[in-house]
Amino acid sequence: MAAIEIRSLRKRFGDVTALRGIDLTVEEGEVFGFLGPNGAGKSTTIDVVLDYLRPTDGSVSVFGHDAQTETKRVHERLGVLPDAYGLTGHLTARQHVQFAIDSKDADDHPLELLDRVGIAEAADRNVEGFSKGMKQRLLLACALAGSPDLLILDEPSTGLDPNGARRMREIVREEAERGATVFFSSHILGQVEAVADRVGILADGEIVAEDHIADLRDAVGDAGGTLVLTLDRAPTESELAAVRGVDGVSGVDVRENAVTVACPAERKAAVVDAIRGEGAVLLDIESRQTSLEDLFATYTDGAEGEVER
Ligand SMILES: Nc1ncnc2c1ncn2[C@@H]1O[C@H](COP(=O)(O)OP(=O)(O)OP(=O)(O)O)[C@@H](O)[C@H]1O
Repeated sequence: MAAIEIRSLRKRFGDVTALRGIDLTVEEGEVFGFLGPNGAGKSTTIDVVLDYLRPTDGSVSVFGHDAQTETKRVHERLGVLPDAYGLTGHLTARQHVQFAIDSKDADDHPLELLDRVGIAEAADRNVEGFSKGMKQRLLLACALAGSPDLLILDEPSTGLDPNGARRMREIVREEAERGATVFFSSHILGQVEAVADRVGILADGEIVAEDHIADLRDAVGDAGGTLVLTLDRAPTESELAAVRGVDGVSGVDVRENAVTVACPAERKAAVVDAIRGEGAVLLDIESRQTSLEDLFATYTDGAEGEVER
């Protein structure tokens, strides 16, 4: 059974159409990265899944339960890190986590959850003095209470320092390993690439891509990326001719001692052999893949800002 099934989901806010009939399936047990530029409709989608917002049209189910009519059953299985803080300044971190534990009828220890997110030493401080990153860590600890079957994390890396962001990724993987499904939105592409099994890309209220990252790479016609070879001197014509002659090479660019070659991944070794065969001495070999950032730009076509109409 799918963890989340979204069908023909539309959402209008007055004359603004935030979602234009999206379909999306998140399978049980996967880590799904939900990507899109500002204003694409990520938070709106999440808010409909959580029944914080009602759709204009379409349906959402979570583990087979309708998100609008079986909200309680859905929420019993969820851990949520919202995009806006729902913290109360005069309560301590421990009290917040205890509240989350109680609301799930769970028996976790607050300190253990706070330790997991790296703020155990601040357990008894009021959250009004917390930094942005500490609040984000606390919200994650609350989301983890009761070992939910589905974690929904809206922009989880907001405000986190590099260590916090790494911890967040580790926790996502740990949760997936115990069998949880993780659905998280982000525009920090490196975060998504490092941790997601599949991604969905939303632009202007429409899903423009939904796939494994490797398959998205293939789909934009770049199965291999590029190879940058650094020689001990500028390449000779015969060396360049040998590289151009390798099957699959689609482009060769020379900048002083560096030769950049566009070719499929499985032809990279042949390119290295070819240039060495002509007597070149290689000081460095760098293999680059299309990054998720490149893919994102391809699919969203630089889309930015508010949805019109
Ligand atoms: N309550 C609302 N009233 C009117 N328009 C809204 C409302 N909530 C969202 N929108 C509009 O819907 C569109 C999608 O917004 P949403 O917050 O879902 O995008 P997002 O992908 O989460 O963006 P971001 O990455 O900036 O958080 C935007 O055009 C936004 O202005």
